[in-house]
Amino acid sequence: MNAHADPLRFPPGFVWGAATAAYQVEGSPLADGAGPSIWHRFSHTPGRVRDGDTGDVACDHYRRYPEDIALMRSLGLQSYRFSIAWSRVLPEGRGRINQAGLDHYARVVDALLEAGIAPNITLYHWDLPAALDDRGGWLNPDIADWFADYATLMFRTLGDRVPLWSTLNEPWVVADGGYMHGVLAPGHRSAFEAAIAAHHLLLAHGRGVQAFRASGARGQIGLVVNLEPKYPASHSPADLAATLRAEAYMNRQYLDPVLRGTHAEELAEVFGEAWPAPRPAEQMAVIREPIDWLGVNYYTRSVVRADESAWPQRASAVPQRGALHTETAWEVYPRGLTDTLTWVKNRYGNLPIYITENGSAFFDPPSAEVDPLPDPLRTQTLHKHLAAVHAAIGAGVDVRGYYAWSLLDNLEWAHGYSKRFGLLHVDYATQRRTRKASALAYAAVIAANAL
Ligand SMILES: CO[C@H](O)c1c[n+]2c([nH]1)[C@H](O)[C@@H](O)[C@H](O)[C@H]2CO
Repeated sequence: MNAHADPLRFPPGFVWGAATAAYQVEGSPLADGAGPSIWHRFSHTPGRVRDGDTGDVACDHYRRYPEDIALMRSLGLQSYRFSIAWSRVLPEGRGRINQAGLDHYARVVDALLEAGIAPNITLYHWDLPAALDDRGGWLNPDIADWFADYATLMFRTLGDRVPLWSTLNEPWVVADGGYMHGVLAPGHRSAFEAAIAAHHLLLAHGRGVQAFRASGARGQIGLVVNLEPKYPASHSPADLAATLRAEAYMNRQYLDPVLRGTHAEELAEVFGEAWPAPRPAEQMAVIREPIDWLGVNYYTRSVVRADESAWPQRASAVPQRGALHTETAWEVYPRGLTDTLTWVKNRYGNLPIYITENGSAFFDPPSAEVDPLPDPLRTQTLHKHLAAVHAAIGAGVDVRGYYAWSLLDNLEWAHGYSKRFGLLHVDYATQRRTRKASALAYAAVIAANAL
């Protein structure tokens, strides 16, 4: 940043990390007794993932994690957020335990601790065991029990030495992408199913928190949500109402039940006849089981106008021409991160927050000819978002840490390997890792705990 300005100092003990997810980086999806996940099935279904890409190899992180942990250490990372592939440890999702899967993650955790890097485990990052999907998956009310049993197994295995856990990564994306619009696994398109899946995701989250408390595991448990601030395109009543519907649908649909015990009132209008009758009070109480921290994934904002053709929230984003956009067509809008964090504090109270994902995809070449690989736009975008976090902290928001998305270039779901978010470049032909300039910029911030 500007060498002449006073540095933006972060609080002592602020946690600096990077994040990944199992199916996006591990590869070896069926190794050592693992069962298939819905993403193994989805990516092997023609037409579902760009270029027919799959997670069969990905970044080979299942085998190369020691090398990647050494790279994390070289950057000075203090924490690593990663997810457990549920079907590695329970190949059918329930019942039979695959000890080789548990042993793998125990080795990863112990290698991180040996390197002085705190594990931050996500129990569910979208890769549901396919065998559970065969039983209805997130549409089956039994999934809350299945998830609680899986969570209990992980807490019993690693709960003595993992300081941070989260139940779910982005339940909104699971329901909206997997059940409303069908662009993510398992690829369904139904507002009725999306509403059912949303409720069962919330129930599973609450049961997972209860399992954590009952297990006696140390550390803290949270929920990770994606938040995208909505700004009205105009002050017309139609645009203001559309903005509230869009905000309720994405930003309040999960946080209101978990943190306030209520559902956003606009959801009945958004889902229409698909919105179920009020849920039983005892289920709402499970959902509201108190959490220790909230994970916020932030990438962009949207400027919203009324649009009767846009299903289901009857609102659409107004393109922000002239603004910098990433390869995923997301406007770079750092102010939205500050606004989102202060919105959470003002609406839900000042619970501890970790930025569990923030990053940007800009073009990088398939192979890196230089080290570090220049990536000025990603570096600039990183700095601006860290300044936005600093501003939120200055406004009194209890932000405890930041995880860059992502440690590695990886499988960007239905985009395949076409979008690169990594601080570390991955040459998929050779699996060579190369530091990008943004990785060194991030390392400098970590070393100084300042920007
Ligand atoms: C709609 O943006 C979401 O906040 C979001 C963005 N991202 C995510 N959620 C997921 O948690 C990651 O697995 C993605 O790789 C990452 C980059 O696309």
